[in-house]
Formats: sequence, C-alpha cells, structure tokens
Amino acid sequence: MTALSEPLVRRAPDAPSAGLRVDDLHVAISRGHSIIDAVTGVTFDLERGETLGIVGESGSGKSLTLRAAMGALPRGAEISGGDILVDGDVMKPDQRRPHVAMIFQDPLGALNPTRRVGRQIMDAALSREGVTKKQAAERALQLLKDVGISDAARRMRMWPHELSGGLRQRIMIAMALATDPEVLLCDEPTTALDVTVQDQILGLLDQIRRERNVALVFVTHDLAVVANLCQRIAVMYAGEIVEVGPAAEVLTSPKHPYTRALLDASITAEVRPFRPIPGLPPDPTTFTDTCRFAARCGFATDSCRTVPTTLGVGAHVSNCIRESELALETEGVAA
Ligand SMILES: Nc1ncnc2c1ncn2[C@@H]1O[C@H](COP(=O)(O)OP(=O)(O)OP(=O)(O)O)[C@@H](O)[C@H]1O
Repeated sequence: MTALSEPLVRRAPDAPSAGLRVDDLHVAISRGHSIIDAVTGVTFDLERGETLGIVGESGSGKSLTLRAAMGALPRGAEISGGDILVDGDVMKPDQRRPHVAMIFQDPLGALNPTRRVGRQIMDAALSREGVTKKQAAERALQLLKDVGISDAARRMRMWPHELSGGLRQRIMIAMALATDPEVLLCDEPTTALDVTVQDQILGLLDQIRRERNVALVFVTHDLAVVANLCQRIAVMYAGEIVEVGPAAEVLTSPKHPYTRALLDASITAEVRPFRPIPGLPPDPTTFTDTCRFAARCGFATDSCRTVPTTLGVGAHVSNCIRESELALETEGVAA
C-alpha cells in the first residue's frame, strides 16, 4: 500500500484540532400529519485518529444521526433538539461543517450523473479557499492514484455510470479527501460491495485515518467490520445509544442484552451459536423513556418496563438497569 499524498491546504500548526461532538441529539421525522422523534438523546464525541463504529439493526437511527452530524438530513427529517459542535462551535442544522466530509452507501446516488468524475473531485478541491483550477486538476489526478485507481488520467474523464460500484466508492473517498477533512463520516460505505472490494475500501479508510490522523465514524450493521476497524463502538437501538465503549470490551463483555443479542445473531460469531433476535424493533411512534428493548429481551423483568433508562457516564457504559445483575449472571455462566 503506497502512502497518501500530502493535503493541498495544510492547517496552521497552531489551529485548534477539529473535533466533532454530538450532544443530546434529537431528530424528528414527519409521518403524514404527525412529527415523531426517531433519534432521541444521542451523544458522542470523537478524537482525531480514532474510529467510532455505530452499529444497530435497520431503522435504529444510525443514518439520521450521521446525516444530522453532517448537516445533510433528508427531506422530512429535522433536528428537534441538541447540538452538533465542530471545533467547539455549535453548527446551524444545515450549515456546512468545516473539515467534515461524508461518504454514503450508494455512491451512484451521491455522484452527479451529468458531470465527469474528475470534474467532481476538482469541484470538491475548489471548495477549499485559495485553491486554483490548475491545482485542483492536479490534485484530482493525484487523489485518484491515492485511492488506488489505476489509469487515473483516463478515468478522470469517465461518467459515474461507467464505473463499477467499488470504483465509484473510491471516487467518493477521493472527493471527500479533496476537502482535506479531519472528520470523515461513513454511512455503510461497503454494504453494497462484494467482500473483496469491501476489504480494500475498509483498508483504504483505515489508511486515511492513520496517515491523515482523521477521525472516522463508521455506521454499519456488520459487527465483523467494526471489530476490525473501530477503537470504540456505540450500539444504537430504537433511536438511542444503549451501549458505548472500547470495541474490544463491547464485543467480548457486552453490558447490554441487545449488544449480546446482536453478537449472537452475527454470522461471524465464532464461539456462540447463531441466534437471530426474535421480534422486531419498535416503531418511533411507540418509543418510551423505559427500556425499548424489553419486549424482546430474555433478561427483562417488570422494572425494565417501568423504570426510565439513562446511559451512564464513563468509558464503557450501557443504559440497561439490570447491567450489574447481568454481569453476575454472565460470571455465573463462565464459572
Ligand atoms: N426521510 C425520512 N422520512 C421519514 N422517516 C424516515 C426518514 N429517514 C429515516 N426515517 C425513519 O427514521 C427511523 C431511523 O432511520 P435510519 O435510516 O436513521 O435508520 P438506520 O439505523 O440507519 O437504518 P438502516 O441500517 O436501514 O439504514 C426509521 O424508522 C426510518 O423509517
């Protein structure tokens, strides 16, 4: 793997390090005539050089969280509470985030079909202040090489539909890099790709994190991906974070029954037998301030249906009110 080229615009050495903080985020969606909170009270922050994985079943609010952080919520969704802070500054909901870029699951939908891919990377480079057209063109060519695209000069002139899914995702990564981001938000960027290409893209993202000291947020429902890529994991269920902690700890000593269930339901689980999670996640219209997983949880007691939950503060925490009893049960099983 060759090293990435230098960024076009270097930040001043004394510039404050970019950081992203999502603070008590609520995202509301409109359904017919009603407005419902689909994301409730999500909080996390990120350090440079770190990868945070956000995992959870479909519909748990991962994409809305990430899009809210980017200022790119879809039509029908809006921030209804909480703050997004970049470099300590509170962002307006649709304000362009400095030093933050995002890549999506569907690069074809995210690319402009009427513009050659080289032009689109140039446009991204030109969005940086003080960059000339000539510099942007050279940068686009270099970035195509950086992201592992051979025959870069020819591919610069191609249209998005002429490229494979893997190449399109590399183009998206090149566009993100053209803005010299310090935080890169990745919304299931490899889900649509075959396994070999997926590994290559994950390797490239990890290289970007290491060599550029970029903070990565990686949204996925694939636990194998987070196990290999992330230092920290936040587990989302029904619009909220139910557990967050160092990846190795969350994966080996989960504190929330939902995380356990996700692990058991993972086809990559080596030790545990594969056990799909029974039932379905609740719809946002039925969200409560008590445990939202209780209806599907084998450990739930009456208290779980009456006592409100809160996510603790600390390196590895969950919002399960039976966390300590669960730990004792686990030790009992292990003994
Ligand atoms: N534009 C929208 N309009 C209305 N409802 C939406 C919109 N986007 C998402 N939702 C709803 O908000 C909830 C959270 O969706 P979100 O896409 O964030 O989940 P997710 O965890 O990213 O799921 P997936 O893994 O399938 O992408 C779901 O109930 C979904 O149906």
